[in-house]
Amino acid sequence: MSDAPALDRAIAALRAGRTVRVGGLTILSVETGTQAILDLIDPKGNAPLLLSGPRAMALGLGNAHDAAGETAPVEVRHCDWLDREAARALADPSRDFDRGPIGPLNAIPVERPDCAKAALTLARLAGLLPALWLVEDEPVVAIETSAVAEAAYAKSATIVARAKLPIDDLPPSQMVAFRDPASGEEHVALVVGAFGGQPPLVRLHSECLTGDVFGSLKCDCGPQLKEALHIIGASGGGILLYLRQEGRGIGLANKLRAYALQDRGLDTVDANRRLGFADDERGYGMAAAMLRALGIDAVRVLTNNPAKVAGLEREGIRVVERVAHHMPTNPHNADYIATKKKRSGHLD
Ligand SMILES: Nc1nc2c(ncn2[C@@H]2O[C@H](COP(=O)(O)OP(=O)(O)OP(=O)(O)O)[C@@H](O)[C@H]2O)c(=O)[nH]1
Ligand SMILES: [Zn+2]
Repeated sequence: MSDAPALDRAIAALRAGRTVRVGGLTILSVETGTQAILDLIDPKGNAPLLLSGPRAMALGLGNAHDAAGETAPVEVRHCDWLDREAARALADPSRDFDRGPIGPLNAIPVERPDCAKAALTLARLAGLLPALWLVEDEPVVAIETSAVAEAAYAKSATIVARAKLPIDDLPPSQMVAFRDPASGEEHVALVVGAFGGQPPLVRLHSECLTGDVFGSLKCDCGPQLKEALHIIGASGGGILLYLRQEGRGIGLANKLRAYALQDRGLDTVDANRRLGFADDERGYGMAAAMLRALGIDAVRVLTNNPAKVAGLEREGIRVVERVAHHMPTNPHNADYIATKKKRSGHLD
């Protein structure tokens, strides 16, 4: 049974630079843990560092694979040249370009991979870099690994509120707010016009503050959102799920870190990996749960991303058709769109 308040408290503590116990590990974020708190809980400076598999790979630490061949977290043991500043540089890829290599490093496979993965997931849910000190301290908050794992990919949705929302050029619409009781996460759906009998046309849109609100040209999200609503409206009706999965699930600040790495020449996939994240950290359990809560079990999906189709089907929603959703490119996003096709399996 999950525990949403415990998760909220754990996220808040990690963000505030406090210690959190996840299963058998006590962690402190490298990003938010201050010198003062480290001096207090680790006076000799011996605490090892926990890095995610992708970050360990990016640093050239060879043992970041588990038996299944997936990247696995590693523990970097303290050594003379790994002081706190050096550890912060290991955690933060923005420093990769203006320092020489640190090492040799003594990186070992983690003893408790489940706890380590849950701890790193908690960092991601907190919008922080996936790099943690492993400390011995009386933690401020404790949370079970299963509660983190459950919350990471929300799967249940309760309708919280529903109201009419008049929108320019659209048939009468309603906005519906959902909450996942396990994580406390909130997402919304715009139910446009009327659809009866047939599986409705549905767009799963992942939040993109830069594109949706500010009209960034780096991606295609803003125009896609507008066009999706236009297509749904013109067809009589359908649903747009607005999923709060900013930055493919790594959060706004980490997405901006990925953008900064792209300013240095990395593509969108390598930027995510260099930060220590998977290429795409999204799940579609919540989207499926939102559709089910609306009484829908079959859909036509407006997308170029096969992972969305597979994600919905895995969660028990029948996808009767994929409708392509291409937008014209601009000079700023052409490489990004090409990378999604070349490296992330996006369809033409
Ligand atoms: N991490 C990261 N996220 C990005 C980047 N550019 C855009 N995003 C995020 O990527 C997501 C785009 O999602 P969607 O519009 O659902 O697009 P998609 O997965 O490409 O699939 P379709 O548009 O349905 O074909 C949003 O959450 C954006 O914030 C980037 O360079 N790095
Ligand atoms: Zn975008």
